[in-house]
Amino acid sequence: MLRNPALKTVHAATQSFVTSQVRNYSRRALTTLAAFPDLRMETMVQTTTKHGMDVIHDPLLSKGTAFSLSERERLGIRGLVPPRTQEMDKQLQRIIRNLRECRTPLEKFIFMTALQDRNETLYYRLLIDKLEELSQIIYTPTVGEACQRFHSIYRRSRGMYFSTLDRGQMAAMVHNWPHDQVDVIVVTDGSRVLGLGDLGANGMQIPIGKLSLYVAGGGIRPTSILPVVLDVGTNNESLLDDPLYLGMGHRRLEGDEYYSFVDEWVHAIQNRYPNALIQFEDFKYPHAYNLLHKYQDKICCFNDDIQSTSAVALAGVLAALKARGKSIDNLNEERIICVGAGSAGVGVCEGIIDCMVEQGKVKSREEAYSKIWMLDQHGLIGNSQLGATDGTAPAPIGLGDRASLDERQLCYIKKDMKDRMSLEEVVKAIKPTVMLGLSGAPGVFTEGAVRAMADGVEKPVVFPLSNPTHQSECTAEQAFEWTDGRAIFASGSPFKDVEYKGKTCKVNQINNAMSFPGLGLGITVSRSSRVTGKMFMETAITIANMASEEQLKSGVLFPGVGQLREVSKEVAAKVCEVAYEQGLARANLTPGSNLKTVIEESMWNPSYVSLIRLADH
Ligand SMILES: O=C([O-])CC(=O)C(=O)O
Ligand SMILES: [Mg+2]
Repeated sequence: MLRNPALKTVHAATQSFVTSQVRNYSRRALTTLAAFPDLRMETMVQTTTKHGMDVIHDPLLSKGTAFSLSERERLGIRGLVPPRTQEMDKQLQRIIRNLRECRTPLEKFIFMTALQDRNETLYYRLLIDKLEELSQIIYTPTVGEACQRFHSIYRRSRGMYFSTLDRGQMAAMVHNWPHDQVDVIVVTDGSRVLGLGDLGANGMQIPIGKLSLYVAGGGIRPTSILPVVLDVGTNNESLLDDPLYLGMGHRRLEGDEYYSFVDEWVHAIQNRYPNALIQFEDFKYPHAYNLLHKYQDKICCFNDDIQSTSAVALAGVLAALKARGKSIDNLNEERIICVGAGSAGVGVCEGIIDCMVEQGKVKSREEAYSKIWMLDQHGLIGNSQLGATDGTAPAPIGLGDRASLDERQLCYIKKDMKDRMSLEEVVKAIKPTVMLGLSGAPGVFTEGAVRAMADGVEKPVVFPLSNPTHQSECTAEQAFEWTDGRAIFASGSPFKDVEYKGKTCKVNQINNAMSFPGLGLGITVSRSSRVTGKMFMETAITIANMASEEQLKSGVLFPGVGQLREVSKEVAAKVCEVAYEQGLARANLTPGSNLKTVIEESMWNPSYVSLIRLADH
């Protein structure tokens, strides 16, 4: 009788969980196990038809120096690795020592990528163990620099590229991906990478980084993720002029050509992976919205910058209300300024509006809009008939042409205020309680504006959310200095806590990373057919309620990235519940007491499993 925990879990859990667990532990593998008496029966096993160098060079199979002697025998690699078998803890010691010798964050990025390319198990073990530190390397902010330099630091391929050369071929091309099971796809067209603008095919590092967090923070299996770039060209002149650039050397497709390109890709992907969750990432405005609206009711997809950013920003605002000793149900009492009218800015504000409407303390959606003052790169979206203020409008921030505001942005128009008022003028006029930055315009939260805000409110909520660090609307030091240490502060990219007049002022990070791994986990476990607005709203409330009273008092709004796996479990459980409530779940799970256990058990955890070679056939 086999005493394999994989089998035990299989009997204990649900169908979807079973499917994911059994994937690598086929009946055949378990039967085969009997033929290898040296294997401890408690050990998980993985089968492969590969042997020799092919095993050593496959990052999903390789254990580096950790292959046991009998494994070396079985897999035909005896003599191909140094003689001493070293367990993972020794490997980690060596890796960490080498990592510490890297001088810059970009060197660390290259080092981590090389590790991922050699040995994914070790890569994810290290990432999980040092999530707070290393998420800043493989993700925001260093990933931004890695995108800018992608064509110069390129080493080895990862993910899939679909370019204008591939039109008409995508349905066949998707079969080049080596894995039959894909749970999560992150796709970008590189048109607005973080706050860095159009980086074309260089944007590939973003899907790779996001998916590393899906695995490390959300427990998705590394074999079940697919990073994708849709290379529809770039309008970035310096990339177009650079002979080392790796993407298509033409300008971006626009209009119908663009949308039919994306459509071909969506159909191709759906054909091979009908159940995969698709995350649209870093698409510029308004494409981001148009694609979301086109596909959100047809397939299982969402836009990270619009919806996940919105969920975490809403969580931050709600937690800030608690930190001020108020109830989270009184969002309507806030006066909110949002600088940035692109996909993230509009997305965040829509999430806040939805929440106000849901709380039922505003009479109408219009009333909710009246609580938010939105500025684009020219200043307040106000009434041009009252005249435009020339004043100190923020620097151009690439949010599109002011003249072409669409109805989504025009909902925020303030008919009783002059058009294009500067941030400081708006602050003085309306005395905001919350200031959100989603502009990609560094320094746009000026000293005058933040000081004026601090004059009118005891605990000003200052959230410069643009990424990476140098695109932030203000720094943490500035926010605390200009508010005399009273700000409730969160930024999109990490900043260190600030010592101000003998007090430690807490910095929070509001990054969509707190939301998407848990969402993906919840969608995968419930096998939900769609992603819904309610899932994001519940995610926001879940995250907003995670900090203790003590933490809130000290200015901590919710757990940091270091606790991402814990956050993801909570978010996933909520997303599962909503999927069942809304009749979208297809997994045979009963929501209730064991939901969290099922979620926890379904999370992949990097550890070496015994490899067994199956004969080719
Ligand atoms: O990637 C990040 O850090 C957050 C995000 O989606 C963005 O800024 O576009
Ligand atoms: Mg993004």
